Amino acid sequence: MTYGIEFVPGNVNVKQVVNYCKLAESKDIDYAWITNHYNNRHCYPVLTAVAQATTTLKMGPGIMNSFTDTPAGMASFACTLNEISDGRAVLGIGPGDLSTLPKLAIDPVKPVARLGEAIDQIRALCSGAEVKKSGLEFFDYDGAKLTGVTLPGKKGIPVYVGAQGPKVLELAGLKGDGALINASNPKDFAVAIPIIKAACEKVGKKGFDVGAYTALSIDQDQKKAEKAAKIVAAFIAAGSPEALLQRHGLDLANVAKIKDALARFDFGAVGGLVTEKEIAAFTICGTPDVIRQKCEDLTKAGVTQIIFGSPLGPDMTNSIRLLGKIM
Ligand SMILES: C[C@H](OP(=O)(O)OC[C@@H](O)[C@@H](O)[C@@H](O)Cn1c2nc(=O)[nH]c(=O)c-2cc2ccc(O)cc21)C(=O)N[C@@H](CCC(=O)N[C@@H](CCC(=O)O)C(=O)O)C(=O)O
Repeated sequence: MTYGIEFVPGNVNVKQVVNYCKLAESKDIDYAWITNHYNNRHCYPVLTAVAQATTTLKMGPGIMNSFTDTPAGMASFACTLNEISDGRAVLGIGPGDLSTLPKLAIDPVKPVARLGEAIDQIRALCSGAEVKKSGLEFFDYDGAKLTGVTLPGKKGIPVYVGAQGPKVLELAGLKGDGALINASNPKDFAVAIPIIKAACEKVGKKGFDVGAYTALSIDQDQKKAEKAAKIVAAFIAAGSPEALLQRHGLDLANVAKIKDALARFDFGAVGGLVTEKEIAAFTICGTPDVIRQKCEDLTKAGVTQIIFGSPLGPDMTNSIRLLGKIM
């Protein structure tokens, strides 16, 4: 099992992310994933700062997308980060947040097909090839080639696909080295992993890294951990399709109330509406012993990398220290 940690450079600034990553590295956490949202600090400079302050931690966007950046831009960034970090760069890329992109006047047409082309072009550019026209729909480059950056060589840059839907999960198996699946509950991996496995078998792929991109809250006090997890569980529940809510046996009427309270920014009401069921469905939350058990359950479900995702807990430094003891 490998472990990762996620930071959202909106609620923490660059200096804090760097300090948390240094602490995570000292606790033998393997990967740092930095989220990418247009309204937050950009993940690229944050990752550069992390690379310059660490020596063993691998790091990358968790996740970028091919609507707000281009394959050439992502390839150039990934190779530059790889150069700065002496070979520790990874690249998390996904279909993009379909609810946010229209705010940027981007019509997220055919996100899956676009993502597939982007991954192919990124890999071709990172290999040093001159990428010629081949009749692609979105990124039909015409003689593009990376010439002014150190290329990663045979190893390439590991590409992790952020995926939840079945088509993107399949794409991850076909074209990715790993997946970052926004889920914390073994029930979701029981659905996702067979799709990925079938795709890997189709292309004869071995050693695929199944990442559980969890929402985690750890504290010595169970109640304090649950309190910190509630708002994240609420947002995930509110944004989840009905089928997913039913998979976890959630009360649809209660989730609708949570959604309304979030829309009114009535976070007090949200706290009263979120039950243990929403917390169990969408987060791993509790004392170190509880978290250890939840990680064992995810391992049994076939997960190979557990990413400790936001909020981490009421106190992030304390959380990282506690996580260092349970791995
Ligand atoms: C596109 C969408 O894929 P999805 O896997 O469900 O995507 C949901 C999220 O993963 C996506 O919004 C991510 O960008 C969210 N996300 C982040 N989003 C961000 O904006 N920033 C982040 O930092 C971020 C991190 C992150 C980490 C892990 C993770 O799993 C997701 C993360 C979907 O609807 N897929 C379906 C249907 C796709 C489909 O049919 N679409 C096309 C047709 C097919 C085609 O595209 O060619 C269409 O709409 O016309 C499917 O996979 O089956």
